[in-house]
Amino acid sequence: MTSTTSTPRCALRTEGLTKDFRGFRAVSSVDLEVAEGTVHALVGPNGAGKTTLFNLLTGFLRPSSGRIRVFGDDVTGMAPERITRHGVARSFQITSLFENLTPREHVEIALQGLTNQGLRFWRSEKLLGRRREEVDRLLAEVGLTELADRPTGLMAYGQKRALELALVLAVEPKLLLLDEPTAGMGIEDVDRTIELVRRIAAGRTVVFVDHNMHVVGQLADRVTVLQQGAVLAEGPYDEVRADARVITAYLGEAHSA
Ligand SMILES: Nc1ncnc2c1ncn2[C@@H]1O[C@H](COP(=O)(O)OP(=O)(O)OP(=O)(O)O)[C@@H](O)[C@H]1O
Repeated sequence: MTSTTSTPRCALRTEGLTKDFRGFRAVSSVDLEVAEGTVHALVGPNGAGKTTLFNLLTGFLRPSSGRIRVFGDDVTGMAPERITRHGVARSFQITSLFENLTPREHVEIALQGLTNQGLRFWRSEKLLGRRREEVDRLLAEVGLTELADRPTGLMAYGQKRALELALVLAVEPKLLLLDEPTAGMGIEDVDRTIELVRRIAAGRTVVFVDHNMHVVGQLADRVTVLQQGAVLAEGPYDEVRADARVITAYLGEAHSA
């Protein structure tokens, strides 16, 4: 058998991406390249522009200038639902679950929202069976099979965050954007989440923001460091964390804290 090496496709590319808020430049001419199938971390001191960049990538904000391409398609200026159709899904920092509903019900609602089957769906036993399998598969993927039928309000924080990942996976994303997947977690949940993200990253491309450098080191193939809206450094974790400019940026933050 002959093996061929081909350059991986670019899942995400930004060119000169810029966002101004009434004269304040929150994201400044960012060129980002994320190869398909990789895990890419966005880090930087508070206020560096990470959330604004996520909002631009997912259509929650319109760029002031620059372009965004997803798997080669130009999605600049598209609304969030249109960007979703290009295979992009996003998780949020804040949990937004219904305490009285079970994980199964959450996933069912997420899946139903994706189709226009409405009531017709309930009349078809075959579709219903297929839907049940899909719900079970998503809950198993995030390790919530055992808790599928208990009220979400009774679950631990880390389990709620895992359920949110299942809801993100329901849209069958090719590019996942995770906003601080380990925020507010204790060490055990952080380690479980690292494993979970690693699992769900298989066959997908993941871009995530996290302040926890242990998480970044464990998960990221490449890291982009932002400072004052601009890219300060980019590369593999070990290179980036040894970069004198990055150390200075973080020391500066520690000083002002
Ligand atoms: N809607 C807005 N209007 C004006 N300024 C904004 C707006 N949103 C963000 N900013 C400013 O843009 C800068 C970048 O903010 P952003 O939230 O993107 O940073 P961040 O890197 O995500 O920070 P953190 O790590 O604290 O979440 C900050 O100075 C912030 O005050």
